[in-house]
Amino acid sequence: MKIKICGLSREEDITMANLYKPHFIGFVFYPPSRRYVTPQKAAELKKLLHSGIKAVGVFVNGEISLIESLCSQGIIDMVQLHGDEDEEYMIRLKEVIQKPIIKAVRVKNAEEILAAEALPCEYLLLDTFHERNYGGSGETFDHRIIPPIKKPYFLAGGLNASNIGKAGRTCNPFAFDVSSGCETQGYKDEMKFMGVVALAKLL
Ligand SMILES: O=C(O)c1ccccc1NCC(=O)[C@H](O)[C@H](O)COP(=O)(O)O
Repeated sequence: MKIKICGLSREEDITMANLYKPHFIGFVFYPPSRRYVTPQKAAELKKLLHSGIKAVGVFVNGEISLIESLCSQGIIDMVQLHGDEDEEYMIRLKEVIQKPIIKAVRVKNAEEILAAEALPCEYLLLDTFHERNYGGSGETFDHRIIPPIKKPYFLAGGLNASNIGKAGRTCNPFAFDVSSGCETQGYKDEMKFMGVVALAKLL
């Protein structure tokens, strides 16, 4: 199974990624997040990242011009829309970038997932719905409500080395997405990072 580790913000985090090689890493370009990285910091980190690992830029209702600029400079390889972006926004974005788009759905019910499948994006990302924040909450949702869908999806929300096995068996995602589950006191933790990446690759 593929795995994305989200919320990398320090040189040490990139060293872990280069050692344990998740398939994707995420840079969060959402200033209120404690995992926020500036475009300049992301550019520095991307230069250190192994070329085989895809960097995903995570945005919440972000300026299309910023996303376009990060894509054209090669700072990000994929775009994750984690806010309230609608079809019209995504069509405008697709007119200016050629990179794959992941649309996050903060899951409330099966109908919303089915509706999101029709959006102009290559992947969905199913995450826990939370009233007070957009993502990275460390909380899980009930994977049994995910309906059969054709579009490949990342499964997110409170995943860690002790629950990805069961999660993978329940809903068979394209990839896992983990952030809080490989952190200790708010920072990426090498042992947890290594454990969750190694386990995902075995599944
Ligand atoms: O990580 C954040 O701080 C964040 C903030 C705002 C929007 C999205 C954010 N993260 C997106 C991700 O892809 C996370 O990995 C995903 O929400 C799962 O996080 P966690 O439950 O902590 O594993």
